[in-house]
Amino acid sequence: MDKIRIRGGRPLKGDIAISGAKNAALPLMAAALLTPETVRLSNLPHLVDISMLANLLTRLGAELHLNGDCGPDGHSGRVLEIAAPRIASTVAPYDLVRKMRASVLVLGPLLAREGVAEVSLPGGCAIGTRPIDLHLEGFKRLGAEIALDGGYVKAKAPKGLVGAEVVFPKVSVGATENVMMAACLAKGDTELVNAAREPEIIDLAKLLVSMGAKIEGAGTERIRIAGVAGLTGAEHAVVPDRIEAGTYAMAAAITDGDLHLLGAKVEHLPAVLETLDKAGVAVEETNRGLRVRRANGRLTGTDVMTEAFPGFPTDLQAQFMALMTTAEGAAMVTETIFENRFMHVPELSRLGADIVVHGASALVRGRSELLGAPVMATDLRASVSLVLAGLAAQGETELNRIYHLDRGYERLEEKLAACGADIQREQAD
Ligand SMILES: CC(=O)N[C@H]1[C@@H](OP(=O)(O)OP(=O)(O)OC[C@H]2O[C@@H](n3ccc(=O)[nH]c3=O)[C@H](O)[C@@H]2O)O[C@H](CO)[C@@H](O)[C@@H]1O
Ligand SMILES: C=C(OP(=O)(O)O)C(=O)O
Repeated sequence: MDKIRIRGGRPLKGDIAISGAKNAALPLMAAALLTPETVRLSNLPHLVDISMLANLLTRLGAELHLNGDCGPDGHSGRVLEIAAPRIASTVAPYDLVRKMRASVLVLGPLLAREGVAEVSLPGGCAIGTRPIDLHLEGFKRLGAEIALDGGYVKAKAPKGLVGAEVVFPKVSVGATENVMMAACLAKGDTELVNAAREPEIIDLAKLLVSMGAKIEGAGTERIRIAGVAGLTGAEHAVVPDRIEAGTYAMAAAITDGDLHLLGAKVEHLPAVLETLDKAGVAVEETNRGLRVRRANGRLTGTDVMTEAFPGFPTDLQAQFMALMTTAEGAAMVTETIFENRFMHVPELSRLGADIVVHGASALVRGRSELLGAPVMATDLRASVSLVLAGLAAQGETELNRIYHLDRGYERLEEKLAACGADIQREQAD
């Protein structure tokens, strides 16, 4: 298996172009199943998760054409055209769904367009059990009949979906996206209450509106959708990845460097920028993105609690914890979204971090002298938190199981090395 080797202790300086967001691109791709016409997505990141969803869409009968690759400015110029003039299969099989939870996002579009869908239950994963009950309850409110059989969700709406009020008992990004997509082709009006407000929801609503959907309120906790009879093709550029931007902001801070994050947006990172400010990290908005460096040379231990947007994202919790291991003073990091998202703690400890976990909170006693060591991680953000710690650590860090990184970070080593990191990927024989 491939490895990444990092020799830490070098401040990162320079520009990093932020790629299109994985978590926006995946639902945008699924939305292409709602129309027989072509959907053209630009600024698509080059990631394993994107290829996996592309495989699933192909299996369902879509034709995909990928054009372009990295442009001269280091920006991804990838454009994906997806055309599904007809749906060849309404079954999303276990072998494709289990590798990537976002595959469940084909359920809403298939159900809305074909009146029937079978999608394997994705199962648990390293960060938690991650049920899909909120998605299913939402479809039921729109009139779908749902059965669980042989590990599959079997959903049908032979007479079509009918608009309704859907009140989510808990905020869910995926359930909001799935039900919003389905409601676009339902008869009549739908209102989603307690909807997720993440920038990726707004991005999906923008594409759907360019396809002819009638949606108001995306980005607020109430989304109103007036169903239409059909949707058309459209073109859309994937929104920049706020989690990638937040990760590199922390890379600048942990290495005492100075990075300009091209394309990063202040409005996507409200709680993150507030927390970084308290921790002693200066973030300046420029006409090209965000410039990040320490405000006065040192970092201060700062508490954080993960929350749905606009709160501090769970997808940046591991990276912030890595940052706090090198700060002055203690930081309490509380995870409220996923029940098992501290797998990076024992690995950060192998690098010398002082962290104690009590239930959903981790107490980080900062100012640890991090020393390189072999480490590995079991999920995407945990893996990148070890890269950050490795960049700050003295000596060599060897990161194993790096396939997680390829799910969510486009050209990670290349982007970091261009800013002065000593980082290499070693291909397995
Ligand atoms: C592809 C994608 O966009 N992934 C993101 C998405 O995941 P995802 O959409 O899976 O996350 P959700 O927002 O749905 O999950 C939030 C919480 O709700 C729970 N829940 C969710 C659905 C459901 O039917 N029942 C239920 O109980 C989950 O277990 C979790 O505790 O949002 C998460 C929270 O910001 C991010 O960490 C993921 O990176
Ligand atoms: C948890 C994540 O992704 P997914 O929902 O695709 O597992 C993530 O992006 O950190």
